Amino acid sequence: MKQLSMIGVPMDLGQMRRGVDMGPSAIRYAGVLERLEEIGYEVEDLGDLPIEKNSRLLQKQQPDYHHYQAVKQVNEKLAHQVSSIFQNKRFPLVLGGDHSIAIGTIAGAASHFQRLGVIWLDAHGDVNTKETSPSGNIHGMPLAISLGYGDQGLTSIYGTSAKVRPEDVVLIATRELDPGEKMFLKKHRIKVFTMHEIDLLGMPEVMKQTVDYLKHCDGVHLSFDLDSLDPDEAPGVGTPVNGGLTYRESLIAVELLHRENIITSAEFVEVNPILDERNKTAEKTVDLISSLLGEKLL
Ligand SMILES: NC(=[NH2+])NCCC[C@H](N)C(=O)O
Ligand SMILES: [Mn+2]
Ligand SMILES: [Mn+2]
Repeated sequence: MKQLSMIGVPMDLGQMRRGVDMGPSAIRYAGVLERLEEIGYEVEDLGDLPIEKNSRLLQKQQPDYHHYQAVKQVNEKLAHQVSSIFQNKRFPLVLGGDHSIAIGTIAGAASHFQRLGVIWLDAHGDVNTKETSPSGNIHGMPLAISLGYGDQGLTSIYGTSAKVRPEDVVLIATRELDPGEKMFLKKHRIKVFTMHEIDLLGMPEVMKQTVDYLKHCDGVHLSFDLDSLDPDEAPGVGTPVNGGLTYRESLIAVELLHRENIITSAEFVEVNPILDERNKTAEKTVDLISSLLGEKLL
């Protein structure tokens, strides 16, 4: 039987809009456990990581890195958890929370592979550093941090060196980048399939090229930001950007990843139930998780 461990990270401190801390609850409520068991997984739900919810602490901010200490501590814990899930030979599924949790997930996963590839499905690049970030929100920085760029306290979580190499990263569904992020992606020659390429090539071709591009990696982490979908389809996200993926494009993307059997860990982030309509974003998240892990109609 296929074995999977699921962990929730109910944290919204990587950005300034409250609400994504309720993401793990909304995804559980939408039936993720039952759906995975139906596909034949033995699912261990590790519950949620403890997160500081003290409102005084929430008011204290560091202008460059909002809620720096809290974000750092949560990611340190998460990296350990993800690593021990791998040690137990189980598939780690992480439910966010804001996208800053990718720092911990990727750090934990990277320690189990020679070359960890990362597929970053997101409207955004999340490759800001303190110098380029317009907001000081750490959820706009996790990919840069995993590549070894940014605050040393964050880049050195669970291992001092860079966790992934620029040539092992693929961004998909990108459509909003800050000026410094454009420079970063060009400088490091990172593979990006913007919405333009998706319109031009179609999602199946984009996924085919992605899988081919990462074929030298011995593990691949999928970091799925729900704002990659169009806000009409997934309104419950903190930073919506028009012109995104249709539900069907997002489904074929994960279905093809399942067929290629390359994903070794996954996280689904940025679901904000406060902004959602009747939990439809969390319900689509569960559809995406199930399809990634092998759910079939027939
Ligand atoms: N994970 C996300 N939704 N990131 C949005 C980042 C937005 C913007 N680029 C920033 O740095 O603040
Ligand atoms: Mn993101
Ligand atoms: Mn995003």
